[in-house]
Order: sequence, then structure tokens, then C-alpha cells
Amino acid sequence: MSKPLFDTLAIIGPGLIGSSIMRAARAQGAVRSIVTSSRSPETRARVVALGIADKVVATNAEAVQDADLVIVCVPVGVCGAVAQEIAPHLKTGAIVSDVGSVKASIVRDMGPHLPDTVHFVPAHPVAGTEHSGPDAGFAELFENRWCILTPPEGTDKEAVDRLSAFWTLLGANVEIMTPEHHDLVLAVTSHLPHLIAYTIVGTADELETVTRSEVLKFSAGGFRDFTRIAASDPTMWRDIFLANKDAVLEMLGRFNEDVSALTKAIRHGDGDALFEQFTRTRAIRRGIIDAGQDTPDADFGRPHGHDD
Ligand SMILES: NC(=O)c1ccc[n+]([C@@H]2O[C@H](COP(=O)([O-])OP(=O)(O)OC[C@H]3O[C@@H](n4cnc5c(N)ncnc54)[C@H](O)[C@@H]3O)[C@@H](O)[C@H]2O)c1
Ligand SMILES: O=C(O)C(=O)C[C@]1(C(=O)O)C=C[C@@H](O)C=C1
Repeated sequence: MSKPLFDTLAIIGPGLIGSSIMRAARAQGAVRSIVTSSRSPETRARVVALGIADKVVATNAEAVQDADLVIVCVPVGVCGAVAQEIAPHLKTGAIVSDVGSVKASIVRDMGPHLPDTVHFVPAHPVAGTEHSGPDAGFAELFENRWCILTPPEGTDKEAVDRLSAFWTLLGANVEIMTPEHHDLVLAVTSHLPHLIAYTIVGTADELETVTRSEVLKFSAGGFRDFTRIAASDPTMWRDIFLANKDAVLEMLGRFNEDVSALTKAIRHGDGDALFEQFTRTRAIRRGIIDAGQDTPDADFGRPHGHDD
């Protein structure tokens, strides 16, 4: 096991991502001790029972007071309030980070509350599942996945390097980019796919000529994959769409144009147009597998937890 990179790690929000970080950090010996906080007595009891933290406290202020790495793992919409709450209690020299799926809004909402005596390095591990809560996490979640850091201009390089080393030790591949670029890329690779899944599952549910039991009965193929994504946490995804409004609307506009083109091809019986599009997209999928970023069946063999 390697030498710990940090003495005390504080995780605010021991849910899917927070508890996975705790498990992975402990498995890799990345930190000497782990403290986490939750207002809910049930969640605190669950974290104690799982044995994934050294200390479990009731307030975010208490969790951060001795920490040299603080990672805020709460829904994007409450990150600003959490930053305001922890700011007066942060140790001088601490690194403060997050895991939010949107980055420009995090910089805007958290940044102004944090004192100059700490280093703010926002991050997004691009890894997750449709499950939530401390039981859903697992130590291998970040292995061979991307973790994108979006440090504001002028951030201390040593702090960025230390956080990169932490995520690398947890198995992730680290990339640095601006928050705006992150939000544009993730709008098309993550946010739009979720919107499509939420839409199509809702559309199927509302069909009057097809009963709910038929939807369940015949959902062995592509639709089943959409239902997994559409089972993702409503609070988390509400916050993501509100926070990444501009980039999502931009990508949605392009998507609607492309759907219109395919609609026209189907209406006019233009098989060549359909064949050309499907050939192009098949090559993209094969490129992802060849690059080693996915398995032919991404879900197969990955541990899954339970919802909270
Ligand atoms: N789920 C994913 O696939 C995924 C992947 C990458 C990043 N993220 C990001 O990670 C963050 C957490 O997502 P998750 O899936 O772990 O969610 P989760 O619901 O499993 O956990 C969130 C935790 O935050 C706590 N919390 C909520 N409001 C709080 C507050 N005001 N103060 C303190 N704690 C509070 C909840 O009690 C819970 O323990 C989100 O910002 C999300 O965008 C999620
Ligand atoms: O696999 C899933 O369940 C996910 O939705 C994970 C996923 C993604 O879209 O890739 C979801 C949101 C996160 O910000 C990062 C990862």
C-alpha cells in the first residue's frame, strides 16, 4: 500500500459517489483517516454499520475542521449552500473539491464563499450508476474512468497536482479543462442521453394503446437500457438540467434537427440516409470499445448497490 497523500479526508454527503470515494481511498491507503457528515440519523447509522469512515458526525462544519482534503458530494443545487456553511471552519491550506456533474455553476456558487486560505479545485469523476445512498457505493467505481478537474485560473499548481494524484490512486484518468468546456462536452455525452431516457420511458408509460404490463413484458432490449438510465436520482438530475441550461439547450437544438432529418428519411422511405447514419454511429461505438473505454456489455460484471 502506498504512503497516504492526505492526513484527513472529509466527505460531505456519503451517498453513491461520496461512499465510493471513502471505500476507494481506504482500499488504496490514499488517506490516514476519513470523516463524513450527514444530518440524517439513519444515514449516519448506515455509514457506521458499513464501516467505511473513521468518524461520522452530524454537521458539515464539524466534518471539515481537521480535514486537509474536503470533497463535497451533494447534489449540484446545494453545493453553494454547503460551501457557505463550511467556509468558516476550513483548515488553512486545505484543498476543497466537489464531484458535481456540472462545473461552471459550481465555480459560480461555491467559489465566492471559500476563503483565500484554502485551495478550490472543482472535479467531476465521470463514473456512476442509477443508484443512490451509502449502500450503493463501491471501491472500484472510478477504475479506468475519467476524472475531470476544472481549477479556476491562478489555482496553486501543487494543490491541483495533489488532487490529481489522489484521483489517479483511486484508479481514474485525470484530465484538466475549463468549466465551460466541461459543461458543453458533458451536455452531449451525459446530460442529453439522460434527458432522452427520461423522455422515452415517460412516452412509453403514457401510451394508451399499450398497457404498462406490455411495456414491462417486452422491455428486454434497447428499452430496458433506457429504463436503467431513467431510474437515476430525480433530485440530482433536476439540479443538473437547471445548472447546465445553456449547454443542454444548445445540444438539444442540434439533436432535434437530427431527429427531424431522420423523421424525414423514414417518411420518404430514404433507406440510404438511414443506412448511412446507422453505419456512422456503429463505427463510433466500435471506436469506444477499441479505445478500451468500455466493454461490449458495459453493465455486465459491475457491482451494483441498492437504492437508499
Ligand atoms: N450518481 C452518479 O452517477 C454521479 C456520477 C458523478 C457525479 N455525480 C455527482 O455527485 C453528486 C452526488 O451524487 P450521488 O449520486 O452520490 O447522490 P446521492 O443521493 O447518492 O448522495 C448525495 C448525498 O448528499 C446528501 N445531501 C443532500 N443535501 C445535502 C446538504 N444540504 N448538506 C449535506 N448533505 C446533503 C444526501 O443526504 C446524500 O447523502 C452530485 O452532485 C452528482 O451530480 C453523480
Ligand atoms: O452509468 C450511469 O448510470 C451514469 O449515468 C453515469 C454518468 C454518465 O452519464 O456517464 C452520470 C452522471 C455523472 O455525472 C457521471 C456519470
